Amino acid sequence: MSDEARPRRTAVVIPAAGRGVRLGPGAPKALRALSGTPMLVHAVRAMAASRAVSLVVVVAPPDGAAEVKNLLDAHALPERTDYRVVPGGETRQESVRLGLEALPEGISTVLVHDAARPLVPVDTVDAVIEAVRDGAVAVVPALPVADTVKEVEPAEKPGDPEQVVATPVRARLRAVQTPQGFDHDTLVDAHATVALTGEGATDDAGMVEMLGAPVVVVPGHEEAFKVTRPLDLVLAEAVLARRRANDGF
Ligand SMILES: Nc1ccn([C@@H]2O[C@H](COP(=O)(O)OP(=O)(O)OP(=O)(O)O)[C@@H](O)[C@H]2O)c(=O)n1
Ligand SMILES: C[C@](O)(CO)[C@H](O)COP(=O)(O)O
Repeated sequence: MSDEARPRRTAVVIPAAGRGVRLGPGAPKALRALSGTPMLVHAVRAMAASRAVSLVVVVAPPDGAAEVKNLLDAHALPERTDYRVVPGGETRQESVRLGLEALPEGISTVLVHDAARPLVPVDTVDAVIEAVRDGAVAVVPALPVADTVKEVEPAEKPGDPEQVVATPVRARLRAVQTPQGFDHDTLVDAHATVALTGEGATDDAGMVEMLGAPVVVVPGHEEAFKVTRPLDLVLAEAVLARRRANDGF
């Protein structure tokens, strides 16, 4: 079969192994409920809403893979989407790498999506996939930054004030979200290279940047925000209430 005739299979890795320390005490963040449904189930449904996605790999808390598998089995997910669950690691980067290792042969496009961004609309997911299929090796959805951002010199000792060292030009800054989309081999290569150097990045595109490969930006969405602190739960419930109200008309 020629490369052009080969089916272009798209899989999603969902890192969901974090504790959610910034959210405060309770169950691991991905398992906390939003409108009665675990955040992770919202995130899996958001990915499976794209008709291009054929496989979702969920990376569960290291000792929670069986619980997460039972949870997903108990919730309705589109039949066309296969899913598997693997145990995660100590860091997000390690969890994503373990998810990549669980992918079968034949995947050409991989998305990486935080379980902590449960409400991303399907149009954003599809825009990322389309940009990869159009030839980009790495794609991030992003929004302009609303606040002025300062770079600071960390305090020398606790209690000392931080000093501002620079004010980057805001018009050039973007806050990046997930899902981030990649050519499969490029992302696997980036993770392997970064693991060898011992360096890290706070997102997957950052690792591709370390390879020197180009990263393309597509418009993000305000509903793709990350549930990080307690107030984000209030916002997530409000977004879901607005969606229910809109569905009612
Ligand atoms: N060891 C880890 C740490 C994080 N994540 C996942 O990476 C995503 C983004 O991370 P973040 O929002 O920082 O989640 P937590 O690490 O859980 O949050 P915190 O830093 O507040 O503990 C989340 O879906 C989280 O579950 C992961 O799979 N494995
Ligand atoms: C990947 C990410 O969501 C992009 O904004 C972000 O970098 C994750 O950071 P976190 O501190 O692990 O939540």
